Amino acid sequence: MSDVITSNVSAKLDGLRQRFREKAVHEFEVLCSIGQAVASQTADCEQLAHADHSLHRLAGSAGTFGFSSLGEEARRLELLVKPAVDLCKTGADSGLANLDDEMARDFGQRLQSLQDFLDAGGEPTTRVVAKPPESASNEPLVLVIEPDAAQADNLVSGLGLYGYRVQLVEDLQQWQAGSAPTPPLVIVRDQVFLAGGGRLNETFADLPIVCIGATDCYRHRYALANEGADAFFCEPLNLPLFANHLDNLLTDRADAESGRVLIVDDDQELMEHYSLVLSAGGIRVKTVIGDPGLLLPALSEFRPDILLMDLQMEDISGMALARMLRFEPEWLSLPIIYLSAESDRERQLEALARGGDDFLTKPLSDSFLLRTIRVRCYRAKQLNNLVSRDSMTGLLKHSLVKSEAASEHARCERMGYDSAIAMLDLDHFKRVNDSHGHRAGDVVIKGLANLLRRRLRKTDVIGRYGGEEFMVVLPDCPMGQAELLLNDVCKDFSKIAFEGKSGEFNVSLSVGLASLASYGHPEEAIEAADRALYERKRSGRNGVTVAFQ
Ligand SMILES: Nc1nc2c(ncn2[C@@H]2O[C@H](COP(=O)(O)OP(=O)(O)OP(=O)(O)O)[C@@H](O)[C@H]2O)c(=O)[nH]1
Repeated sequence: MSDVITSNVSAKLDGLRQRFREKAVHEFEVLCSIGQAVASQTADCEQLAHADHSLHRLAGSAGTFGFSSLGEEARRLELLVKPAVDLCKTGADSGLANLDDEMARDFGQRLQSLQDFLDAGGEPTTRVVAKPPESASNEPLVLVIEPDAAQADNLVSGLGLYGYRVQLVEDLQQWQAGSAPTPPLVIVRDQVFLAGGGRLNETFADLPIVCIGATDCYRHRYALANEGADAFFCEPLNLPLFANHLDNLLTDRADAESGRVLIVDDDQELMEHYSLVLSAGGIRVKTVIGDPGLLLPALSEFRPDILLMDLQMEDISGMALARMLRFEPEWLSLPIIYLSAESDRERQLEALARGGDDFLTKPLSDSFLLRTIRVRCYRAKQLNNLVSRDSMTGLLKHSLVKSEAASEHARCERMGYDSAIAMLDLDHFKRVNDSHGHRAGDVVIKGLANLLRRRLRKTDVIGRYGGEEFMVVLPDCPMGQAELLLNDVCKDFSKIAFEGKSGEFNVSLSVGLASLASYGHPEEAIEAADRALYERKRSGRNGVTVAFQ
């Protein structure tokens, strides 16, 4: 990964810093006149409240734009004026009664001097770590480091069946000589890994490294783990289990690097800054500014992993918004993180007691923001997966895949395109269990789930409908194209060799396919796909039958 974000994002961040500067200059003119009034003991409650609000915002935002000293001074002045503002709230004519002459003069002069901090220039901004561009393909590129040509051929063809593209090299030097993109996962012969003495870890920092080898004992496994390997598989490889493990490693990594965040703030520049930084780091971001009435529709449409919300936005309280969201059962478990310049632990705790889950105190560095949000999104996804995903396959559960089918049906009507819906069922699966054992049967089910994940697009929906039955929804996909694709899936699946009690075996797959747009109701399309599946089973299994209306 690179430590430099793209020049395009960098230029946009510089533009935001410039906008912050310009706004701050305007703000200082107002603060300067309030400073004069404070120094001469003539400031009223309205002016003090304005100064408090303004200083609070500067304290929270200046650091983000590279003016930490300005932010720190604003924070100190905010703490000085706060008691006076609180006194005003009790109805006192002027909160200045709380400041003695000398303090008032000092406070007034310091307000007038804020511009000096801006003129000092600020510190150079640090830039976040960018995420390498994602491959449009759903077939991950796996780097295999294998000096033995015959073993290498076996791996390439075996992994190819599961939809992995393999880049093969004999040793690390050969890879470094090439100019290929960095793969998301490395498979390496154990002896090559150990001989490299940690060089692989340095070269592929953060990437999962999976070792394969013929020796299996405690000392060997310990040595591999000690050098930083993430997994070890002993030969002969059980390919379905191996592919399943690779898939889990990749899904875990993808979960850790992606996420969806909805940001609610009233500071345009700050929000744009966060949004740019998070997007550059691979997080998908949506923002809501100005009208909090847009929050609920934005949540329903965007379905974020976490909500990042300012604690106080003009006259809108983030705490009240959080409580309001919790009225809806749908948003009860949505993690809400307050983003605030509030450093008082008591007030933070009060906010957490009112519907929030955590606090990020402004200002915060770009890399801290990105790292925290990544970890938070990852945790939120893991919890969400527990609820919505089938634990054996990681695919959507029955009710969720059905509701996705219904949403896609509605989209077909809105957008005027056709989408495919298919029911998939393993053939003679009872026999598989009876002959090879239930555990081998489970490996077959996971094998199909992995193959589907690899072969279908990221936008396709895959669910485990029942025991050995699956449902897939292929958005914006004409019937002919869907039939070709699913026929390929059937062919590849039937070639996979599984291992059971009675030796190697293959399993075939039957598919019933229907067009979502051709039916008035999603349930009718599901029934049609089901009938087509039944027809396929009757007429010989192992392939695809398209439903006729
Ligand atoms: N190993 C394993 N077996 C399962 C699981 N869920 C369902 N099954 C088995 O899948 C088998 C399905 O059998 P049937 O519905 O008779 O169908 P089939 O033998 O696949 O025959 P056809 O569908 O007609 O080709 C049953 O024996 C179930 O016990 C699971 O999670 N793991």
